[in-house]
Amino acid sequence: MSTDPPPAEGERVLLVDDSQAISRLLRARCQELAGVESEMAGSLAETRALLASGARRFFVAVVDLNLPDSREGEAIDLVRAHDIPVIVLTAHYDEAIRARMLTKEVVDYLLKSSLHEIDHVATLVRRIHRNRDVKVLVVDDSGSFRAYLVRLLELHRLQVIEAANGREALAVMQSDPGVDLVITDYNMPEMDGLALIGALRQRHPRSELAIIGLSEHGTQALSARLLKNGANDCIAKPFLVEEFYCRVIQNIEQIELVRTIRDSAVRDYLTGLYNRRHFFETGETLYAGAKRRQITLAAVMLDIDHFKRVNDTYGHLAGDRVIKQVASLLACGVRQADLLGRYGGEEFCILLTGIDQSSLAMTLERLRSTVASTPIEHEDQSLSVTISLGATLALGDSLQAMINRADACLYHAKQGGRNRFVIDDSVE
Ligand SMILES: Nc1nc2c(ncn2[C@@H]2O[C@H](COP(=O)(O)OP(=O)(O)OP(=O)(O)O)[C@@H](O)[C@H]2O)c(=O)[nH]1
Repeated sequence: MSTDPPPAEGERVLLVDDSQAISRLLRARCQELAGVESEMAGSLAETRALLASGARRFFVAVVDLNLPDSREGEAIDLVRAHDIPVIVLTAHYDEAIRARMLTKEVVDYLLKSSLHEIDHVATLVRRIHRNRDVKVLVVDDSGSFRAYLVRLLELHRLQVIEAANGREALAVMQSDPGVDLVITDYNMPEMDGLALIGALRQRHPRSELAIIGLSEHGTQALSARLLKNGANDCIAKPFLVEEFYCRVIQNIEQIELVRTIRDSAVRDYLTGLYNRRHFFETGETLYAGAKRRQITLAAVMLDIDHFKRVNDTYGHLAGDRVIKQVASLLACGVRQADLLGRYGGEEFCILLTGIDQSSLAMTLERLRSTVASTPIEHEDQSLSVTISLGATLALGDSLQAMINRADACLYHAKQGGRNRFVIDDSVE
């Protein structure tokens, strides 16, 4: 949940505003902050034509409340009728506008008074974009209230799962480890909210799973108990929709922030692959398991050929682009259970588990040919690079010794002419 997922094919932001200046600014900020493309419409008529054409799919729309041909928010209704979440921009705010916006079930309504607000809108667009990877479990024995919460959350494009009481919720959490946020009522049969939160906290710390407890107005003592029992936050019912969304977003972002910090300690900033330290930490566990259970483990070292020339010819930015692209080709080319890391510079290391000599050779050949045959686009140029690989299946005395052996094979592959692999049996 910590990094922006790539947009699904064709998924864009729909910007509806008669001010081209505002739409352009928003388009630029949505691209910068959320990495998403936008499509602009200057009127209700243009919006209708764009939606009718079906040429684009939109995951969110930012709609100006007042357009020359849409004085009563008709553009909002049109976009909502296409089941697209809407963020409304308004030039001014009053209670009547707020009430109207709530009935239209919009994501939020924001004043377009300053540049700061434009950034606020783009941040909200990024939130909605990321929400499709965020899973929320709603726990309440009242079917109608649960349905209401689910509707609110789905309006923000969150994935929602339901449970009718604490016991059901625990079963869901066991079968689905991907839940990021639990919203639970207190008063429920079988297992109440307090007991549920206590049970969840035995397995999921506050920094990894956010829990919002629901209490009733006038029951401050209960709110305190929910928090003391492990809830990250509490909302008293009945609540304002705006408060609900603010708290949900804040809690999700808190969890994401912790994940980002954790990730940055174990991942390489350029490629997103594991860094060398984490590779060795996790690698030692794989190595010990292989030694103990006598299962095979292959260590692979690989290096981009003549990489210095790429930097010298096309510049360091192009070099970085090449490293990133090779990293993502490698990530796609190994299995989930394998361990891939950036060793340093243009060198990568892989530990492959449960593999024999012939499948190791096939894997190395596949990685080599994939990199060699995939062009890398950089500023109107198409570059191509090759890699050399060295590998060993000999467990030896330590992981470091295995890596050294693989590195010696890599050296032989380079000596042999590059764009090839060497497995240590062939050099001994
Ligand atoms: N752009 C970029 N360059 C890097 C990075 N890390 C290391 N390099 C460069 O990678 C180059 C590695 O060059 P060498 O070790 O001489 O190897 P090579 O040119 O790939 O030649 P062979 O390995 O013998 O095929 C050096 O020029 C480093 O400055 C990085 O993160 N980004």
